[in-house]
Amino acid sequence: MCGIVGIVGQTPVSQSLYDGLTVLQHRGQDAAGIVTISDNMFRLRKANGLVKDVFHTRHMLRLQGNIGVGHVRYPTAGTSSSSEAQPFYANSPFGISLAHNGNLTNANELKKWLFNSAKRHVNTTSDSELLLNILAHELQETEGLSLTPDDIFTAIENVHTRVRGGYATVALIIGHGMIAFRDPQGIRPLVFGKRETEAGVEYMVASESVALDACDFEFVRDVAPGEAIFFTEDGQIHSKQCAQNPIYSPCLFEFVYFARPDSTIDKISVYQSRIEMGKRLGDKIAREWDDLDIDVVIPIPETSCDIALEIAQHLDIPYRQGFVKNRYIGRTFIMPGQAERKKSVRRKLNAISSEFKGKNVLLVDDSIVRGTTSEQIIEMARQSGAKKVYFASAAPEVRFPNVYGIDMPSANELIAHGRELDDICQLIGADKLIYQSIEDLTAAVGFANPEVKHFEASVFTGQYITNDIDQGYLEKLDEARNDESKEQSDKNAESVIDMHNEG
Ligand SMILES: O=P(O)(O)OC[C@H]1O[C@H](OP(=O)(O)OP(=O)(O)O)[C@H](O)[C@@H]1O
Ligand SMILES: NC(=O)CC[C@H](N)C(=O)O
Ligand SMILES: [Mg+2]
Repeated sequence: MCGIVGIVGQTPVSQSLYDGLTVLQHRGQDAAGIVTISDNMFRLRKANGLVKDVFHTRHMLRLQGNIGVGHVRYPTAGTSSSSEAQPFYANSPFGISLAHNGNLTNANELKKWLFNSAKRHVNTTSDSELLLNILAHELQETEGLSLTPDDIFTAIENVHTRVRGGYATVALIIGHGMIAFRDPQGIRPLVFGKRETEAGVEYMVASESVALDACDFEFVRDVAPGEAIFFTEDGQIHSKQCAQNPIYSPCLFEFVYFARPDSTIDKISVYQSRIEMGKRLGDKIAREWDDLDIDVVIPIPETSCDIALEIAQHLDIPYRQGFVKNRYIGRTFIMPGQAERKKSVRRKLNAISSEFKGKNVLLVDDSIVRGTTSEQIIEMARQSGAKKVYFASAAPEVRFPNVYGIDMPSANELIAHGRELDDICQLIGADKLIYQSIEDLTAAVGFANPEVKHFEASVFTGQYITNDIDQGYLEKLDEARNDESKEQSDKNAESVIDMHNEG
């Protein structure tokens, strides 16, 4: 999951873009980038690393201009090379720079089509650079020397017909302004807000509303699935539904894990949805474990804390923070390789033995994906003297790969793939295990916005909303993106031509 931001301002924007990216850091820890426009030229800084490490004062001073976009990356396609950090740049038409959150499912076809039919070469393995070139091609097709809002909307209508998958996108066009658009299913989130300044009105687009809060922008609304919004440089705004059959289907996993609790996505508070997950899972535990002998409920920090507190209150059992999180270690699930993820759990979490000694503990996590966290945490609980270790997951069994912007390419690495409850319970070493049902999870998230009748939930159900994913596709994806292949393609990317980006 990546994070994107974009601002059309009346005053310099680099500091607000930086601040916005900092609060979206939880969506991508591998690379960060900002592009601004000043004197009709793009200014770029992008590199691998966290926001605070990528941008130094000298970079911020160079990122001049009142309009810009930014990105934090968690790779789901291509390599981890800095040449695939975002935003990307295309020189024609006009000069375009684009940042993308999501993952395209027809990237191979698009690459062939771009070369053979549009005569465009893309020099990286990034799907986002393909998206940029498809957009550039469609903008190039318009008549005349300038772009009208209608030209832009026609181009995006054509992008929607060519591209499949998840794509929340923000792009700058030199001499024109900024465009923001969301895939026709609205799989990945995108919001926009505005702020009145003495110099005039300014607009900001971001993956999550928390970025608007951090930069003092007032939330206006979500970008609708399939919709495109064009913000002109002088602060006018035009919008249009550009998809033929938009179907509101936001990703359920955003609410379970990815998004910050203080964000609102598609009119649903992430925090409220997690409270509701806790209520429903608490009910299920009370129903199914009638011989309940739990002494204490303990969350696995950080994402599950709100859920676990609600379960404890619901069951009327004490809640304790039995694990201390090292605040200097990032999220383990979005780290690039399994070896690093495994090492990080121990570096990140440590037990307070007194909370475990002689007790039957219920550990709560938002999800079990590869089982990296749960297995080690249960062992830690036992080493700290727990009598019995029960485990509850606020999401159902994650059994299928994700192809829309979460890097879970390989079914075999998912602990619940092809396994039933008892096997999983045994593998992670718990005494008892319980999962939330998909019905309860969907209701927990969906109750707040009846407009959303469907969620993208393929990791739980194996049903892919874009209707283009079959077993053959998943096998190829696995081959291309398992940990070993990723290591190899990262090596191959070392000599790829990069845009000039002085250190
Ligand atoms: O089964 P796994 O493959 O281990 O994946 C699931 C775990 O990973 C995530 O935590 P993460 O450490 O990434 O972030 P958090 O601090 O926000 O909980 C998630 O919250 C689970 O704890
Ligand atoms: N997590 C994301 O949104 C990734 C965006 C894009 N597919 C990349 O790998 O850079
Ligand atoms: Mg976690």
